[in-house]
Amino acid sequence: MASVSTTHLVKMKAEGTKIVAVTAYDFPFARLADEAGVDVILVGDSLGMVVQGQKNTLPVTMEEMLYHTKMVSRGVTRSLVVGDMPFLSYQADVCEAVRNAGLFLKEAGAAAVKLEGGAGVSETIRAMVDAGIPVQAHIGLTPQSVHAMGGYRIQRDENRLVDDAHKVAEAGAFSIVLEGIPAPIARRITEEVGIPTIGIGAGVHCDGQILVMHDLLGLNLGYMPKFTRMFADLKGESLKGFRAYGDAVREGSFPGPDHSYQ
Ligand SMILES: Nc1nc(=O)c2c([nH]1)NC[C@@H]1CN(c3ccc(C(=O)N[C@@H](CCC(=O)O)C(=O)O)cc3)CN21
Ligand SMILES: CC(C)C(=O)C(=O)O
Ligand SMILES: [Mg+2]
Repeated sequence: MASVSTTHLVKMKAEGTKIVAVTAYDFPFARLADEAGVDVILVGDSLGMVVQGQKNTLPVTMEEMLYHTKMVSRGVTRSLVVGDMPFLSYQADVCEAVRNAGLFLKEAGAAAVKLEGGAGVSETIRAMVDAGIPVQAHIGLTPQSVHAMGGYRIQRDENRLVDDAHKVAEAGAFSIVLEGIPAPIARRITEEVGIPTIGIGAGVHCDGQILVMHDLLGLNLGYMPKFTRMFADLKGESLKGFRAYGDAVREGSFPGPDHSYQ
């Protein structure tokens, strides 16, 4: 299978082929997602919550994002790798934003970056695109604005959401993540904009879907948003494995002769 490009995703929208996206944060899981035929692997700043155990995504740094993106890139042969720009790496000024975005491509092997925001970041998106950096936008429930939103709230201002979608598309984004918005609004945006929409908590009419890996594999030990679904139980499997290993050590059945040197 040929590797996935940003233009390939636009073609998938035109053909009505659903785009499958997932987050991953390290080499083994990136390799498995790639092997399973996932189209887009996002190295999400959600790693702050599901990998680092922090209470939100705000503390995640550029250095950490580049480290995880490098690990993911090494595991991928086909999927499009997108680096998620962390809080404060693109908000303060456009020049710094372009420089930080470029590092994902220059140092970490990503093919594109994602950033949160609509009309307010359209100038930043334009500058990145002008620099040759493909940008995925992210509107609706934007977790880096958790304090401004007063929590992780579903976003329902249709006029604002539709305007944000058009503004980021006009600025040159190759795709938009729609997070935590009513399905009818996501459907309208998907029909109105020329670029593919990737939904999470945005209904079935988006051009594709994304989920946080730890949620879909059953590795999320904290709060599960209503919009996620567990497709496997790696928490249960992991507990089984750790307990079986512990039992074997305690009863002396591991290591056996096959795992020992005479
Ligand atoms: N494990 C995980 N999964 C995610 O999808 C995810 C993260 N972490 N971390 C970053 C953000 C935060 N996300 C969240 C977290 C909580 C809700 C939540 O509590 N939503 C309420 C909706 C409340 C309303 O109706 O406004 C819900 O009931 O689902 C939503 C998205 C999505 N992202
Ligand atoms: C859930 C996706 C869209 C994300 O931004 C992340 O994982 O950080
Ligand atoms: Mg994110």
